[in-house]
Amino acid sequence: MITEEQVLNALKSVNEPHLKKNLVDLDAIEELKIKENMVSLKLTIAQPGSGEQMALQQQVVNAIKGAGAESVGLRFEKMSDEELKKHGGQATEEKKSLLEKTDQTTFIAVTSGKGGVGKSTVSVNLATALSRKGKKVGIIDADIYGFSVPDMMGIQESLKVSGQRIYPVKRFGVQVISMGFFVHDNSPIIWRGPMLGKMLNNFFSEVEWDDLDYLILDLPPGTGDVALDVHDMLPTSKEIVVTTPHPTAAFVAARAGAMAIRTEHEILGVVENMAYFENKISGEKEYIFGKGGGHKLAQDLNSEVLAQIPLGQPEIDEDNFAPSIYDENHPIGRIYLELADKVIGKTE
Ligand SMILES: Nc1ncnc2c1ncn2[C@@H]1O[C@H](COP(=O)(O)OP(=O)(O)OP(=O)(O)O)[C@@H](O)[C@H]1O
Repeated sequence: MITEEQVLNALKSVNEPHLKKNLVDLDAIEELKIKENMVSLKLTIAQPGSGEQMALQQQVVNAIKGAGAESVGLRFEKMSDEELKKHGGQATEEKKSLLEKTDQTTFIAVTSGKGGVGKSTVSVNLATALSRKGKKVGIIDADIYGFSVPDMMGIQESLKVSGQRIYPVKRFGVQVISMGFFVHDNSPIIWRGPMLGKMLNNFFSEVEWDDLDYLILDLPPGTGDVALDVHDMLPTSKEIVVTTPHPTAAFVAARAGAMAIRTEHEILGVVENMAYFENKISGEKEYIFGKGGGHKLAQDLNSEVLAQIPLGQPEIDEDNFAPSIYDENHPIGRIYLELADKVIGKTE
């Protein structure tokens, strides 16, 4: 049967990955039990739960089995800050979740009553416009049923993962996290309620955001699970409701807005998208999708229309391809800059 001495000898050959000293010299063995050639161990290490732990786990098991044990059970605990310092490590500061930094970051949820009204287009262009105004901006594409932000912004790469941390992709100065980064080959996903909230929560706590003045949330349309989760999670979030100018669309959007009011979220205002088409020759506005929806919605929500965005496509820039981002000199790009100004004015 394997002896305690043999186990300790084996552990002398394994270095704690963070502190680069062997486990015995570190006093990392909190508990050691041997029963019928089965070893169970409790170790204190610098960063339990990290990729480092996974690597260490394997080394410890190999070393002890190499010394003759049949099986090895392991538990890990975090080393105290005093112990860490004693061995030349640095006390690890608990990273604050973004949710605890509401004093620094304004959360803006972009919602709509139904799909296809341009909610994602408004989200990405507002984020880009705020960044063009010198603000530090992030966007979370939480529209799990139709994540489109990476494509819209012309993002080719995926995010970087290091250990447990996730780093957003930067595009037009905007830090981007999308559900799309976590789904491969575009396979449809069925997300269940709690799973959605968990995923979103991870975006707030596990993602290594740079400082943020604004975090834009592109929510799924309607008043579903995710919208509800966000309302609960972000009590201080502000909202922009997107609608088309058709009065019926505005009526549906009012429901999304009504939830904001019920949960005491401040509504910054309404964006009326596809508001009109400007005839290039006559310069006249043609109200293809109806008229008045934005104002009706704003009235219902006791709010205001922040912008009316006409129909129009961005110009395609082959060198900097982003199919849905309007250039800052494009007439619609300028409207988004005005929208950004209004948002800044209302939130600072
Ligand atoms: N002002 C506009 N002029 C022309 N096309 C627009 C405008 N706004 C949005 N679109 C187009 O309308 C389509 C729907 O837009 P978008 O995906 O932003 O809507 P959405 O409300 O986010 O939809 P979903 O919730 O279904 O993802 C896209 O093809 C987009 O390029």
